[in-house]
Amino acid sequence: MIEVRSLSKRYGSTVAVDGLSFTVRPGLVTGFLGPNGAGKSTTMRTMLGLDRPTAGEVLIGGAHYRRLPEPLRRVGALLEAGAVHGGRSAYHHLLWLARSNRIPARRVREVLELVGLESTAAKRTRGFSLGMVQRLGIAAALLGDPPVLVLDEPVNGLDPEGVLWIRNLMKGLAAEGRTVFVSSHLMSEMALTAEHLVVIGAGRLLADTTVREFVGGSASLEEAFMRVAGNTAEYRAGGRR
Ligand SMILES: Nc1ncnc2c1ncn2[C@@H]1O[C@H](COP(=O)(O)OP(=O)(O)OP(=O)(O)O)[C@@H](O)[C@H]1O
Repeated sequence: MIEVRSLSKRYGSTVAVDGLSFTVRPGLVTGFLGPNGAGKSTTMRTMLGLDRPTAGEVLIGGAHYRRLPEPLRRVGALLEAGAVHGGRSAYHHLLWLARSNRIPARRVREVLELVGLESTAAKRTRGFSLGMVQRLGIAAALLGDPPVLVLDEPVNGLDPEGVLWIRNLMKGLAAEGRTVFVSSHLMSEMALTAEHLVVIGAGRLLADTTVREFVGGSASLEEAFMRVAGNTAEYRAGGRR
């Protein structure tokens, strides 16, 4: 479970996140939806202790990320594709992460197989395609077999096969009872992947509901989003920022 409580984050005069509160529950994929610049990445970075909130807090399984012992066993994250030491092999990158969290080396082989990188495990990651880098990022997120997953735009740059793979993987992880929180600015993608939606615009909560309810009488998720965003003065103000 992830609890976001009255979270705000400012960068100078920019209000990236503005009094956001919501809870992400286990057992289903929760989509985090909003246009570019809505504050999704900032919220996710704050969840993982990479950004300090201006106000409010985020709790993961009841604790602040920074206080979690062996955090890879508590929460797996995919934030920035490409944040890998290019000179290392996929295997050594994961082994290095595993050692830092007392995760046994055999788990490295398991996650490499899980993401379909077993045959390229010995190659340096410098030559990896974006799809392979994303798969490696997912492998790192799954390394500690964590009950909570935070994935920022995991389908970005993937080919259709990769998109389908991630979609099914996320659904499978949620079906195992994990908390899966995944951001996207692609509404069509969220409609296919998520059961629940947290929708933000200009750092503020626009909706926290099931996909079914959110779409409601609208023809599509896009239309539903425009309906909610268009009715929200804060969103319009944010759009001009
Ligand atoms: N380190 C930073 N310094 C200054 N401003 C920032 C910083 N990080 C984010 N912002 C600003 O905060 C706002 C929210 O950005 P954020 O990246 O969280 O949005 P997002 O919803 O993830 O967008 P995208 O889909 O483009 O990644 C934007 O106006 C952005 O320019």
